[in-house]
Amino acid sequence: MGDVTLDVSGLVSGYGRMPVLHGVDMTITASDKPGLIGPNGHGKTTFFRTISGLNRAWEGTVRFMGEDITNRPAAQIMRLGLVHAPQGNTLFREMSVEENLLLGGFAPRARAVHKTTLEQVFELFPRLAERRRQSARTLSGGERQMVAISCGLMALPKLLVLDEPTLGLSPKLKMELRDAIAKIVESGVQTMIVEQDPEFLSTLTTRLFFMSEGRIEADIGDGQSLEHSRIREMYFGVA
Ligand SMILES: Nc1ncnc2c1ncn2[C@@H]1O[C@H](COP(=O)(O)OP(=O)(O)OP(=O)(O)O)[C@@H](O)[C@H]1O
Repeated sequence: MGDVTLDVSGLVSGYGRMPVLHGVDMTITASDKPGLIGPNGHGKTTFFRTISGLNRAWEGTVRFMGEDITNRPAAQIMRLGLVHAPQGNTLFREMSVEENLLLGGFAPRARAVHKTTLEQVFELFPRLAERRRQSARTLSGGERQMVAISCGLMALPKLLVLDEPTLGLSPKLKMELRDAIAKIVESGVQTMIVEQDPEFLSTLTTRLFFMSEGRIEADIGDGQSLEHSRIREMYFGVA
């Protein structure tokens, strides 16, 4: 087991008085390529919002790179390198692609090298280079998603969280994004991908966490598969 990137223990959180996470435990080491799957509405987004400081943890601890970050301010957690990429529909619509990207790399550590990072992002997504002066409002859904992922990269993540990056995209665009995400993973940026489609995740991850009803129900390591009957039953409705 290598260095621990993320260590979450007994995490409880929710909205109002209603708990959504019922004690999430998750440990990720530097050599893992992690993914998270699970049915709609079972707490995946709430989990990432809570570890990123956007929702309050009611109980439990979150350690990132050895540091206790439980309930720290979101901006501080992002500066430490735990970066939750935004969704494509939350970009600044009237700003250009480049302006949105520069906002992603606003923190001092990232700002110091933002020109280089910007060029790397444009290499990864040549389409964005062509549209760098175009306003986000005029982009297609897939292009917006590319900008959103790139905003995360601009922050120089040590762990990049991509929450359903291909939601609503056509199969062709989904493949295109998968190839780009594969390049990000290969470049050594540890990336946690949340997706509904286990097949999409299979080529990008070596470790899959299965979330159900606010808990991690299964942790499937390299070489194991989704043949686990309980998961098949929960996810696909067949045993
Ligand atoms: N802002 C909110 N206020 C109240 N309840 C919320 C809020 N956001 C999410 N919830 C509820 O919390 C539960 C978990 O939602 P969450 O978005 O974390 O699930 P998810 O697994 O990410 O789902 P999906 O795959 O559909 O995005 C759901 O029942 C949802 O209705």
